[in-house]
Amino acid sequence: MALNSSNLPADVLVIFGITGDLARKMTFRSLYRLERRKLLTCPIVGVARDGWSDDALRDHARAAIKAAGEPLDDSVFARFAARLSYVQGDYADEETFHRLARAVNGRRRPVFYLEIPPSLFARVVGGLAGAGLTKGARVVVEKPFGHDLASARALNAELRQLLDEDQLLRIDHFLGKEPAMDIQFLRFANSVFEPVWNRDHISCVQITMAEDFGVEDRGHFYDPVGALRDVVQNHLLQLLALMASEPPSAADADALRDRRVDVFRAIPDADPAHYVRGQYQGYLQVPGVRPRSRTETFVGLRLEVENWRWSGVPFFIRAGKSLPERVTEIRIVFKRPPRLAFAERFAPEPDQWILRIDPSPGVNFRIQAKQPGKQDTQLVDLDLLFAAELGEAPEPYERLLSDAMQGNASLFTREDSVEETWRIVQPLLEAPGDPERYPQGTWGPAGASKLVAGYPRWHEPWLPARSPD
Ligand SMILES: NC(=O)C1=CN([C@@H]2O[C@H](COP(=O)(O)OP(=O)(O)OC[C@H]3O[C@@H](n4cnc5c(N)ncnc54)[C@H](OP(=O)(O)O)[C@@H]3O)[C@@H](O)[C@H]2O)C=CC1
Ligand SMILES: O=C1O[C@H](COP(=O)(O)O)[C@@H](O)[C@H](O)[C@H]1O
Repeated sequence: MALNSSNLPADVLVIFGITGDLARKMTFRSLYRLERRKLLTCPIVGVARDGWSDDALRDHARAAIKAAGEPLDDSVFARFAARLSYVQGDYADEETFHRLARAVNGRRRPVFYLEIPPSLFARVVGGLAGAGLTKGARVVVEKPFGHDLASARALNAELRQLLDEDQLLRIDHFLGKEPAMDIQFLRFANSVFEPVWNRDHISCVQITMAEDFGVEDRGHFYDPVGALRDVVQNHLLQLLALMASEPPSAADADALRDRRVDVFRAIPDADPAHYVRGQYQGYLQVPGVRPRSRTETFVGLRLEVENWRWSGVPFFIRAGKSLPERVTEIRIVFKRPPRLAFAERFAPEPDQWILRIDPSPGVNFRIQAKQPGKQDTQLVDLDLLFAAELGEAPEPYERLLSDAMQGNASLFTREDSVEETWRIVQPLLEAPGDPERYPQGTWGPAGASKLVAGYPRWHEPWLPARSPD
């Protein structure tokens, strides 16, 4: 990926919120994996409120990496631990940033990773600016970026007073998933797909993100948010854009992001008449959930992409918790073939192209083949599991943190993209209504199937083969 002169590798990584949950579950493990692949080149400074010593941080890192299930090699960990140091301080206190400035003295290209509550983003960036630390820096911010269109605009405006857009890297970890990146490779590196990737050949697109677990211990976080904000405005719209975009004409970050934003601009505001909300039974008993909460744990919606490639092809999205399986897939349903004069049965199911993002990423082309001994067809799978065929891929945070340190912004969301995606879902936020209850372990409320009326039904997702018990 092309880098310009201002995008040189970081000479220090500073992590705000190093004592938090995301750091414990994800960050240490990802950084350790980068160390193992010899892709870490700079010191790492953690900043948080607790009075930890450098050694306490190292002990915490070791425990977190192990708890995340990563096999630990002592020599790799020793290299990693030697990079770690800790600065204690409250983000409300200006002195914290001066202490940090002394700790990173002489470093010219810091990357600041803000894995902290979003309400603190502006305060921390203000503190960094006040201590003279933003020049030459890049700032990575976690999700969520805003709560609706107005708050996303306000946050952009606040941060942009202190940083240029190319200094600001907004995380959407789905963009760091290897199969999401694969969409463009599969589409544009194979000349077989492009001629059929349009409204002349495709009947509809179905995107499913199903989780077979509930809100668990995240009630306080989830209840003010709900499924639409949690995974649709960000992750699933980014997948949709990758699937629907035109080929980028260059490799720089903006060329790639421009094509995704083109798709968002072509999507009219979502129509509440094509929107279904569900809540799983038992959600109200989750600690942290408000009594009589109307927050949705399931959404189904229909979007259109009004351009020459896609006009008339509905994009159906469903996402939910406490569904029967954990699976995220994009399914392209092609148009039905015409009547086959030589076959016994003349209503073959349309072909489908399925990209599974999680778990066990892969691609499956479901086509019709002749049934042996019969004048009839049946759907068969031409499938490929990426890991088995191509080897293990880096984890999303490994990829994103490495890109942030290298100065490659292509997998981070830009200001216009964030605002466009909020604009698309905004009418749904304004007309929430009561969610339909659904039993746990089912495919959501009945309304979800009405949403696709007139189009192929929701297909059972393509699931990874289960090993026999
Ligand atoms: N946890 C997860 O699975 C995911 C989280 N995220 C996002 O990551 C971000 C962090 O989430 P998470 O790790 O869960 O949050 P936590 O509440 O677990 O951690 C927040 C961190 O910020 C520190 N902090 C908060 N306020 C201050 C302050 N005033 N001064 C100094 N330090 C402070 C905390 O330190 P202290 O412990 O001292 O309070 C802690 O280190 C959020 O934006 C969240 O939306 C995104 C995806 C998944
Ligand atoms: O951002 C989020 O994503 C997770 C799902 O991500 P995955 O990579 O584990 O599939 C989701 O469970 C969570 O609610 C949401 O905040």
